Amino acid sequence: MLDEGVRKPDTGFVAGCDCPDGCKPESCLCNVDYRDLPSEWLVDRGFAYDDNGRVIRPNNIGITECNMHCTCLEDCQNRVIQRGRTVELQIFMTKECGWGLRTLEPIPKGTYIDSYLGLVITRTEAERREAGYRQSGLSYLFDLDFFEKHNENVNCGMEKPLEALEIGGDPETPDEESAAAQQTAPLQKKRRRANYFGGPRKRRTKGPSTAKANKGKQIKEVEDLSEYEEIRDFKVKQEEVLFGTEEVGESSRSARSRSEVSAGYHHERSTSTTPVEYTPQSYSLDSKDMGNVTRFSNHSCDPNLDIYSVVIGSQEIFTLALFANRYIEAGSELTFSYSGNTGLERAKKMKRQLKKSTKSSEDTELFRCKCGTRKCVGYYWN
Ligand SMILES: C[S@@+](CC[C@H](N)C(=O)[O-])C[C@H]1O[C@@H](n2cnc3c(N)ncnc32)[C@H](O)[C@@H]1O
Repeated sequence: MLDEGVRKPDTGFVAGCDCPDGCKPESCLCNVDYRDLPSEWLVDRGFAYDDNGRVIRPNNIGITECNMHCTCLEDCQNRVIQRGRTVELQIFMTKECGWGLRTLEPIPKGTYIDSYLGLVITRTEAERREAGYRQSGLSYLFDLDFFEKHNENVNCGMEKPLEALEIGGDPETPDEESAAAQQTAPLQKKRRRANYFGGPRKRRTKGPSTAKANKGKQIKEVEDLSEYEEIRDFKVKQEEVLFGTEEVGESSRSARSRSEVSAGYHHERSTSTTPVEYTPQSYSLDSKDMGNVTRFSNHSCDPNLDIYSVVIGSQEIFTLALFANRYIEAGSELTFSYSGNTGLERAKKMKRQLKKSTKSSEDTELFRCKCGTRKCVGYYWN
């Protein structure tokens, strides 16, 4: 029996295309919302994925994949995340952030990694659970239905490979301001938000010689899989359960307010005939007890993954799909921004305000970040 506060599964509005000779982006109904976007938002009007199944669309625009209601076949260019994960991943212990997730193989830019799964609960239930999670210092809550204005989207630039968190090196203070702020900041729990669709993120640099030495260490750690096997088995068992559970794995679109501009769901703003009534209820994902490997993915101010909202069939439900936003070397930790696309900018702003006021970061939703990248702003915004 489902707990109080857990979102009940719904069938949602389902739609498919009827392309006679294979799907083409200019005519495929599944691409129609994207195709109808204002031209200034688009580079071109093609599918979200290239011929190799890599995402080429920015993550502030949602994706609708062809699905079981379409006439096209499974090899359609517009079907990627429904084919599942192809990258070999590993859960490992980081130096600063508890368990983390890393790749055992190099990942080309645009590759689908996996989807963020969890139990869909109401925001009220999330607040209730959060109080308990604060005690442990670990939170697996992920707020959905959180909106950003398009013009606030910030691309933080993620050209450089992220350094694996387990690599040593002297922490470098990003700047005076964040150092001072960090001293006063309590180690708290944060909640990710699905304003998704972009995002950035730590501090600590090391000289090239240290980096080289650590690279060897990192590769050795990747080769030494035995100590992680128990956890990897655990992960596999979890996924088996989750994929058979309707309430798990996807998030509700139905709660999105129509008065706000979603950062990820432009198709909702189109002339779509979707007969969906949106309610003001907001939802969160909790992956503490139900989830997959992505629940071990830590926050970074310079993340190598971006989250996209992907619809497959039901217009009521979207999946939070993680894609590589750059080439990722084998052994690298896989991270995303818990703060969404605008989090870095908002965290900076909040830091400035904190400096001027008597408020402490405890009064805000800022959490001390230990991501260790050169771009770390010291906090992440929740
Ligand atoms: C979804 S869990 C990620 C997996 C987690 N590290 C674990 O051991 O299970 C989120 C928690 O990881 C930790 N965490 C993730 N990213 C962090 C960061 N950049 N800085 C500090 N703590 C972080 C926080 O304790 C946070 O509540």
